[in-house]
Amino acid sequence: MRRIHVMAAVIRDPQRRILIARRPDNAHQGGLWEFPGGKLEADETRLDGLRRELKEELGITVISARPLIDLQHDYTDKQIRLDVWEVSSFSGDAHGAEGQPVRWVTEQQLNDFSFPAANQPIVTAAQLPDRYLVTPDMDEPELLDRIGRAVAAGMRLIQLRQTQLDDAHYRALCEQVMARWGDQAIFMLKGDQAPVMEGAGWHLTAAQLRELAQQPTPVRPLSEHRWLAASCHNAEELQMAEALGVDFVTLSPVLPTQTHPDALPLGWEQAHALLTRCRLPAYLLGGLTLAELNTAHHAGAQGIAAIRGLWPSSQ
Ligand SMILES: Nc1nc2c([nH]c(=O)n2[C@@H]2O[C@H](COP(=O)(O)OP(=O)(O)OP(=O)(O)O)[C@@H](O)[C@H]2O)c(=O)[nH]1
Ligand SMILES: [Mg+2]
Repeated sequence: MRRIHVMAAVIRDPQRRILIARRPDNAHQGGLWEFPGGKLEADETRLDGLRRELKEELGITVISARPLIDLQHDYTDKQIRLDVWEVSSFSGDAHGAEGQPVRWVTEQQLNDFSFPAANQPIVTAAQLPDRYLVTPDMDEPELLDRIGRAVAAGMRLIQLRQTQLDDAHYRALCEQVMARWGDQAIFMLKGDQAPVMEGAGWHLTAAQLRELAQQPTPVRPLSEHRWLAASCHNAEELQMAEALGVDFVTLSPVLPTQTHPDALPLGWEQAHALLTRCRLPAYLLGGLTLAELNTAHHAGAQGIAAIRGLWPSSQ
């Protein structure tokens, strides 16, 4: 089967809207919407290929770009590697330079368009931030104060971890947090009660993931309208998360971490190798701080997740 390497872009304007284009009716996956881009040529770097395609298709010059998500997809007639970069700055007036219709849409509106089958993880990646904050165990007043400050500082994805609370207290905390900040950030809850707490996402432990994925007929345990994530540590768990229809994963531990001092770290090389074979947006976790965000993007990750390394620096 033919294998092709495609460079594509999630291009944002200053309001964070995203540019999508409609593929010509007679093209492969014709009539569907796409993220602009095309085939990488021999002897071209990834960034050069992206720049050339966006110049040809939209008439723009890329000023800054970084890897967003890199995935493989097998269509019946060809195997493609979709190597998608986020373009946060460009010059020129973006238009359909090959006559194709183009639209600027919000992250939310991406759900209303039909894309090729390979694109679902790209849509998810475009809708998620590159930082995933995990709360440490601490007293409630201090925790609430910290969450308020993190949300005010722009944190948009937060996992309420709180291993020290019993079910009733955890539930009360989640309800309070959702009532105060549920419209400003995505909150990912843990535990068996998470599915019944409307409006929030559910972050599965690796043990929960295994149990659900090993059912005779695995089904996604949450509606499509709520975020579902899973903690993964190896290729098998990443594979299970994909099969179960999880939206995104954490992969850990990348570096030695205080939370799990006995776990053997994956290291950057192995984390990169695992992500190469994973289609889902993945946050690298374990001993990481914002200083490693760029390295994480180039290792194929959505970004980083952290308990200690992501709180606003004033704290
Ligand atoms: N650009 C782009 N291609 C996608 C997306 N999703 C997806 O499955 N593809 C597939 O990846 C391949 C991209 O090739 P393309 O047709 O854009 O290539 P190109 O711009 O170099 O065009 P050309 O071959 O007509 O010169 C197609 O098979 C297309 O169906 C997407 O979001 N953007
Ligand atoms: Mg193209």
